[in-house]
Amino acid sequence: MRRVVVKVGTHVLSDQNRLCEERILNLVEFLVALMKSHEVILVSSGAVAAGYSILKLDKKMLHNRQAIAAVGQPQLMAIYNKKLEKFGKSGAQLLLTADDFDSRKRCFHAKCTIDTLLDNGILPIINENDATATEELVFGDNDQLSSRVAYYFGADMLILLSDIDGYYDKDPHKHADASMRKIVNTIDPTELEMEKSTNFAFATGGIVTKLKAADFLLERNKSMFIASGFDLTDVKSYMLEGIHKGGTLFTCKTL
Ligand SMILES: Nc1ncnc2c1ncn2[C@@H]1O[C@H](COP(=O)(O)OP(=O)(O)O)[C@@H](O)[C@H]1O
Ligand SMILES: N[C@@H](CCC(=O)OP(=O)(O)O)C(=O)O
Repeated sequence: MRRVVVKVGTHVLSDQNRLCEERILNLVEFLVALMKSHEVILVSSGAVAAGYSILKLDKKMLHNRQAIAAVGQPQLMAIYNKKLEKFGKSGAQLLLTADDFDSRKRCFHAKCTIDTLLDNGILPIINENDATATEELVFGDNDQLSSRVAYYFGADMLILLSDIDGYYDKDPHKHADASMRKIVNTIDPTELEMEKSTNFAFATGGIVTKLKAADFLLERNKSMFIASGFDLTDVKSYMLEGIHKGGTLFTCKTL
């Protein structure tokens, strides 16, 4: 079976400072359908958004953010497992940091854990270990973490489910005439220097971290697909029916 990593961002998972259970249920329903044809690994943000409804500290301070994430992570996992249970499935939590990928031994053990979980029909759910991710080591955004997960844990493709339905020639929230790029084969270095441009207070990524993730994967002959996480129609068409209607595919292969 082909292995695929699905990453979902904070904005998609939350609504007005709290997790949006309906959207998480739709996501889980899609993941369970995908698990019939693929080995699926989920990278999920949302710990800070979940924790903030319980612990309202100033999120700009690193230690506060870490504490909020520590409160929110078990809440996030509880919701995932509640939804997965409806489909007879279970999730497992892995919290990783950038330096886990620098250590061949730790990376090997994480991969073995994931292989065993997948062999047993469990959905691995990965987030950054915010409490130990110090300033020098932090990915800070799950876009780049998920590109490492895809590459080091043997996936062919990374799917980013975002608050935007694809990659445009300019920010579609600022330019009404922006048009979506359906297939991207190379990324120009200037594209990686755009302003951060995240569209949501709890999110840390933005379009540039998504492009950096794509750049990392394209250099290693892997693909990435960006589609909307609010409306799963495009990702379902592409992944479940093999039809590329909407969303942006980053691939080195010419189709
Ligand atoms: N060229 C672009 N194409 C698509 N989105 C862009 C572009 N430039 C800036 N953006 C912004 O990046 C946002 C996506 O990043 P972010 O809000 O961090 O998403 P997520 O929470 O899903 O990870 C979009 O909503 C959009 O406002
Ligand atoms: N580890 C953090 C991730 C924050 C983050 O990267 O958010 P996003 O840019 O929406 O993917 C959390 O769980 O809140």
